[in-house]
Amino acid sequence: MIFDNSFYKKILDSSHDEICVSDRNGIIIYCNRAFEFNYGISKDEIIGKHVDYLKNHGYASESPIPESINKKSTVSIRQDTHTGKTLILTAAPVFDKNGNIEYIVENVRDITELNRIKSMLEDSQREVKRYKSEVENFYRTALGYEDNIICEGKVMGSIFSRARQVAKTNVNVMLLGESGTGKSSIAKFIHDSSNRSSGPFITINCTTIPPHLLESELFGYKSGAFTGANPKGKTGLVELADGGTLFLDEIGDIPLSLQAKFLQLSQERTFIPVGSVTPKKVDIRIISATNADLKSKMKEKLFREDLYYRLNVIELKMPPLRDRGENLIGLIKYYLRKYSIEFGMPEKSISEYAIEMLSKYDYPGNIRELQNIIQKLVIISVNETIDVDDVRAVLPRVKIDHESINSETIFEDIDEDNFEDKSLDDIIDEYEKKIIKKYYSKYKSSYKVAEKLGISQSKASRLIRKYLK
Ligand SMILES: Nc1ncnc2c1ncn2[C@@H]1O[C@H](COP(=O)(O)OP(=O)(O)OP(=O)(O)O)[C@@H](O)[C@H]1O
Repeated sequence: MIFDNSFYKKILDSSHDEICVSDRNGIIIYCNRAFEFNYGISKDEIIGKHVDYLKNHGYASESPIPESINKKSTVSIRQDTHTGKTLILTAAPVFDKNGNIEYIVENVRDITELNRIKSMLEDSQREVKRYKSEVENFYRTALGYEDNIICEGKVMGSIFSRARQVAKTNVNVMLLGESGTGKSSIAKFIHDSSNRSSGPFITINCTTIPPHLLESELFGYKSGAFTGANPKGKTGLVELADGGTLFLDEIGDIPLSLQAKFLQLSQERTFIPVGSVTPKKVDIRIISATNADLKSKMKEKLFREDLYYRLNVIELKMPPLRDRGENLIGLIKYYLRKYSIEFGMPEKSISEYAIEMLSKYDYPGNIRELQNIIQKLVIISVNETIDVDDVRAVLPRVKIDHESINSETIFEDIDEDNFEDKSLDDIIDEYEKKIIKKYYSKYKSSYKVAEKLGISQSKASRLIRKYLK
């Protein structure tokens, strides 16, 4: 095949990318049709002119050809044209046998469309981000996710909506509930949802401060109050809570000797530091919490009744985890996600049966114990989905009962009077068939039937084929 000039000309003119050739002085000696399209200028007008003509007459920004001539090397730049295009130009020198530049060949790619697609993609990514955050907000408020707090489910939903209401007021709140049910968390939630949220949130756990230091730690002391005291005096925790919330954890353990001081604090918002006679005023809301039975402590005269009623204006009972229904499922999923992220693992999912099994456990340590269990599950499970075997490894005594499948429902229509004519194998087959039929119609997969009956999956498949197919 002979390739003559018209062949090459046709090919070059059909190229979507522009091609432009200049001599060693930057004078344009060739350009293809795409050139005309990019700059809106005819070949006749440009050929014979210096490349800077385009820049000097406002057709385009800088050309890479002069720099390529100077450097004797390939130069690429981005160029904007008066027709609104964005181009990437690469100018490459062609040398003669003496190493002198003969021509500069410039090829030009129009990236206007690419830029448009890129900016569309960026717009869409921004949109997706916005929708994602809207969905997350919706998820939080509608489904009960409050930052790190899961209030999903009817029981917890109503407790948190009461807490939100209470937060708007300044009344004292008493939180009751077993250890690990989230009393501290809801106390912080009330503080954060109140107009005191920018003020301090001070927690005092009466059991962690030695009894002989309790009064001075809580109420502070005046200079020279006692031997060994700081000569400048000390500000107590109660005063540090000024403008915010004072959270008294384990309120049932406040010694009787200090209860009068707390009564004064809760009634008048005043207190007297150790060694002083002048009361100090503080602006605080008091939230208290206890796991103890304060009513029987009152009966035994270990807790002052007047203090109890001052602190317990609104009472919120945190139910144990075993009584929370859907909230437990929300917490399981939340902690799975949290620990998967924390341990740098892909997010694990959990099977329905594993959830069922976790729901059967009674969690004496409440959420703290659940956290511990989920951490173990995330670590030990080798599959993406946590299943009953994993739960069994962590909670060996918990079993899934077979709900409505029991011997009565399985065998109700077996006619035992007809057994006389049958062999033992036939009778066993008859029972086996009933069992397989019942389980298969409930669980619909050989895998689950095998799991429920504690047999291998191949045995379950064989029995299903034998009796049902
Ligand atoms: N609604 C919730 N959603 C998610 N995590 C929670 C929730 N409530 C509590 N937690 C978590 O459970 C753990 C125990 O909660 P918290 O310390 O508030 O319980 P508590 O009742 O104050 O316990 P204790 O009586 O032992 O002081 C904490 O790690 C907390 O973050």
